[in-house]
Amino acid sequence: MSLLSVEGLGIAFGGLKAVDDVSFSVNPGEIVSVIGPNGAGKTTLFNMISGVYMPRSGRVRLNGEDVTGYAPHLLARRGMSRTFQNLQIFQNMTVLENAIAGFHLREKGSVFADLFGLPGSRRRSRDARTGARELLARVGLANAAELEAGSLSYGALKRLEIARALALDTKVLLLDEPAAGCNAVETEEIDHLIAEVAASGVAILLVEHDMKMVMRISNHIVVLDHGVKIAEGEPGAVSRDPNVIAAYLGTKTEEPSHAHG
Ligand SMILES: Nc1ncnc2c1ncn2[C@@H]1O[C@H](COP(=O)(O)OP(=O)(O)OP(=O)(O)O)[C@@H](O)[C@H]1O
Repeated sequence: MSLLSVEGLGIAFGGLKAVDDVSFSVNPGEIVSVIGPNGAGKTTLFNMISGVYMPRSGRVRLNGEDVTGYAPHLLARRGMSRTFQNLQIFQNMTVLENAIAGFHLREKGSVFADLFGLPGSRRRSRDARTGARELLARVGLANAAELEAGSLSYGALKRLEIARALALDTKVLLLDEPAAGCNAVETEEIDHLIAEVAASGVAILLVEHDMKMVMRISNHIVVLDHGVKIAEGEPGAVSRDPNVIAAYLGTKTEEPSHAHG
């Protein structure tokens, strides 16, 4: 069964159908990318899946369970988490503290227990610290644990954000432009990280403008234009699809095979 399944999802703003009857699914270990020209509805689709917007029609299923419109923290408890286009890192905290924050997001523990250092909370803190160190190693930041996050390169901050999203025992990871603002070397590091996370069995849904990256790492691509799914399939077939080429050429801003060199 698919881990994430989107069925006939739609929403309108005023009279504008921003996303209209879009369906697709993501399996464990699979990297699915959503692409499309500016204004195609990618962010809106992401926001409906991750509980930011309530869809007007359709369903979102997580491991078979209907989670349509569930708030982000309820989705996180069920194994779905996301990163944002703009970094959500605490710049003045250390790298380790940022990673630990990811663990606390999923806890049900009492704030009072934490304040008074009760045994349960001390154990949780210890577990979070150990888990956070493991995640930092996984994203290549083990040696940066004690540094202030603000001193990291942009690419390293992006990896830290992925580490924090993984702290939530994530089975489905939504990545909103993980390579935005990164140089070629940083993009390649993020490529490897995403591939490694997928190889561990996580289902990954990606929105990304860097077409070279999308073509390199995706197993499956969903193409939106004016809110409608106009094509889907493996990268080679999608990049040759006349409807996809026409959609990109129509906007004269991006092209599947050359965009954002
Ligand atoms: N909150 C909102 N209120 C009204 N209209 C909106 C809202 N959010 C998005 N839209 C409109 O919905 C359409 C889809 O926008 P969306 O941001 O999802 O596209 P996108 O594919 O993510 O674009 P980009 O590549 O530029 O980020 C656009 O026409 C946009 O103007």
